[in-house]
Amino acid sequence: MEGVDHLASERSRAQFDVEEMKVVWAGSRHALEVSDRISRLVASDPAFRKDNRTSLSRKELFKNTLRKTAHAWKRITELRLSEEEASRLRFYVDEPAFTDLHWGMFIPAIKGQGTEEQLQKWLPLAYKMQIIGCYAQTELGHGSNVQGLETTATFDPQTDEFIIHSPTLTSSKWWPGGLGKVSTHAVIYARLIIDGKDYGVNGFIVQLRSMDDHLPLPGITVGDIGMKFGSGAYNTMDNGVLRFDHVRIPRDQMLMRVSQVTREGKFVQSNVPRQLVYGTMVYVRQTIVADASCALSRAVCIATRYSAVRRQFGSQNGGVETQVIDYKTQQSRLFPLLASAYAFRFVGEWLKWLYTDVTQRLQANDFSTLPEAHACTAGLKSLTTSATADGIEECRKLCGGHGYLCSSGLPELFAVYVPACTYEGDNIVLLLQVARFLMKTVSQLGSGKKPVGTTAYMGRVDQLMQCHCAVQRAEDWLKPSVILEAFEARSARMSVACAQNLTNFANPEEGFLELSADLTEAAVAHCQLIVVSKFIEKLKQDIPGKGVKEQLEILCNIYALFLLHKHLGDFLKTGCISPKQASLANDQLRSLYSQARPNAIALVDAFDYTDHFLGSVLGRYDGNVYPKLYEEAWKDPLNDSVVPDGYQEYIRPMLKQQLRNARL
Ligand SMILES: CC/C=C\C/C=C\C/C=C\C/C=C\CCCCC(=O)SCCNC(=O)CCNC(=O)[C@H](O)C(C)(C)COP(=O)(O)OP(=O)(O)OC[C@H]1O[C@@H](n2cnc3c(N)ncnc32)[C@H](O)[C@@H]1OP(=O)(O)O
Ligand SMILES: Cc1cc2nc3c(=O)[nH]c(=O)nc-3n(C[C@H](O)[C@H](O)[C@H](O)COP(=O)(O)OP(=O)(O)OC[C@H]3O[C@@H](n4cnc5c(N)ncnc54)[C@H](O)[C@@H]3O)c2cc1C
Repeated sequence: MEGVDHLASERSRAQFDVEEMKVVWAGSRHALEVSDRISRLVASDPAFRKDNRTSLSRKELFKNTLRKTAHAWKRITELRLSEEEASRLRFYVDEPAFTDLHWGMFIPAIKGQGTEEQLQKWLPLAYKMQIIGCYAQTELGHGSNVQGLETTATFDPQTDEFIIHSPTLTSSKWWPGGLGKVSTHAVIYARLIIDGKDYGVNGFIVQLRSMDDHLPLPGITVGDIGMKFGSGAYNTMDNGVLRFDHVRIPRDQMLMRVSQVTREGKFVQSNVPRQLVYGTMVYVRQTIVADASCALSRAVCIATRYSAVRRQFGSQNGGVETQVIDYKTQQSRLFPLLASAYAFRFVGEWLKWLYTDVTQRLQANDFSTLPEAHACTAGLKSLTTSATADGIEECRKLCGGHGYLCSSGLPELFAVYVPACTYEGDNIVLLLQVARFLMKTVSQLGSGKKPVGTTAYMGRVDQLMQCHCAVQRAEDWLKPSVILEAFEARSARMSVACAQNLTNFANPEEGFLELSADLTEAAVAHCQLIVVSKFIEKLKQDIPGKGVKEQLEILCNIYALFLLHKHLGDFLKTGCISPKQASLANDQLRSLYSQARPNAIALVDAFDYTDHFLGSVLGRYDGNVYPKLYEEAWKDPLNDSVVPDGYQEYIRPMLKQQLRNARL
């Protein structure tokens, strides 16, 4: 029934002010106003339709993306949208495109690694999209091992130029988004060679295509690397391959904030740490954490609404069947994901603050917090993207068979999202970076150097190695101090155990390789502690609105106790809690699911997603699922004709053959 809200009774059960929760989710009243206005603007513009994406060929899909990005840019300029509004518009258009890399990596790379003069020259062009750029770091042979990149940038003092060259097949740039067909320019990463000496990997701005006819400039070979996972999905993006044959660029196109090459060919290292060459990755990893909460909340919104609509079993005497959301198994799979979406939102907010803080410190030549910023962005990127990718797939299963239909929105969401576990740093490689940071922290404990920030708890290592969890009744698990102590003790004990095991190896690097699986588990424990503690910190703030804080407390406890349940082996093995306390935590978790149940629909309404953005028949706001599923099926191109194309060639002869055989 059109116009009827099938989820109205669910909404009327909510025990909190949804409008105020929307403000909490958006981050501020202003952010909510902008998001709400821009999402509706996109939803109401037919040029941003996306319901036919999965049935287009690659070429059609790509051209469609070009059309949408051009239309988006037209609207941004016509309406004179601010940077914030423009970025919301691109987000709600919801189609991976070269613009993600132009705004998300090319511009930040120049901003972070360019000198003042370079910013003044390149940024105005990039902001007006008079040039389009990408971030070309990864090569065919090396992605994770950035120090292993092979592209060379050799200084020629005769002409005051760098010669950019791809000496081997494996040195071909491979993967950069926006490179294949669109970018006119790239920030490329190459080994700096001066007078035969290798000064390591640095960034350079290189023009790739003519500004007149878009043809590759002399010495440049460039193209798309081919179809990727899933129909539609990330195939809107032109991930590319790029080779250089002795391409010359002026010396002032090396990004020179971190290191400089003088006219005489002298290499000068600034007083900033060399790791700032990796700065763009820190920035993007931080944005990816915030993005994880968006992708997960979207899947959770679909699965929650559909779970309230879907009924199976349980009817007596012809009465209505049970809503699947009322099954405890459904709740125990769905509600931790709902809680995770909120948890990732808040840790993403905090990470943004941390990134802003470290950036300000760097400007004042204070580099002390850079290692922590690197460890936090790397670790949280890994934790949140892995959980989100798994969570989207779980949401698909929570929707039963219909979740497998493209019209559920979930297959495409998964296909677009899953590379987040790999790009911007493979998740295991990033956890190993966190583990190194933790081992360094533990090794310095006796030196009098006090750990700060997210490792401050390690300063209480003696107490954490011995403490006993105080839980006696299930409700004791609702105390934030109890939860924090259990997570801190688990993390500290796992890190200390790894550090002790490492001392059994004569060569620490060999030990690190041998113990790397344990080390990644210690890193996960540390990162989960950060997420739990930032959720708890958020709840110390003044949060207005009837019942809003209470709901967030329920979600925070679900998130923490779900993790405790999932990683029970860690908690028991390290002796942080007893089996009896584990069982009480489980009892409490069940009770929390019951408390979340009446609020579930309102908690996903608080994400404020339009039906256009969700792109899901199952997740429709009005819950009118079945008629729309039925309607959608008939729109499939296969249903354009009643008898399929191919009947005469293949089906008919087969049937006739069977008939002949039967007669013989
Ligand atoms: C559709 C998407 C939608 C939304 C996303 C939202 C927004 C994002 C916008 C656009 C994104 C869109 C699409 C995705 C695009 C993806 C783009 C890419 O993938 S770009 C390529 C990324 N590549 C990587 O991430 C490579 C991974 N490898 C590395 O980072 C490093 O090499 C390493 C593995 C971390 C380190 O290698 P190594 O062991 O060799 O160590 P080093 O000797 O290099 O390091 C020594 C020293 O430095 C510290 N360190 C390392 N990295 C950093 C850093 N980034 N910052 C600060 N410090 C760093 C390291 O800890 C060591 O410290 P020490 O122990 O000496 O104190
Ligand atoms: C969709 C997509 C978009 C991308 N966009 C860009 C872009 O715009 N620009 C760009 O420059 N790059 C881009 N990339 C490349 C991306 O950053 C790399 O693929 C990523 O960093 C992983 O590196 P790799 O491919 O070399 O993986 P590998 O390092 O080869 O990983 C293969 C396996 O080896 C394991 N492994 C590797 N090293 C270690 C180790 N030290 N210890 C234990 N295990 C290890 C990994 O865990 C993984 O299981 C993109 C990739 C994808 C998929």
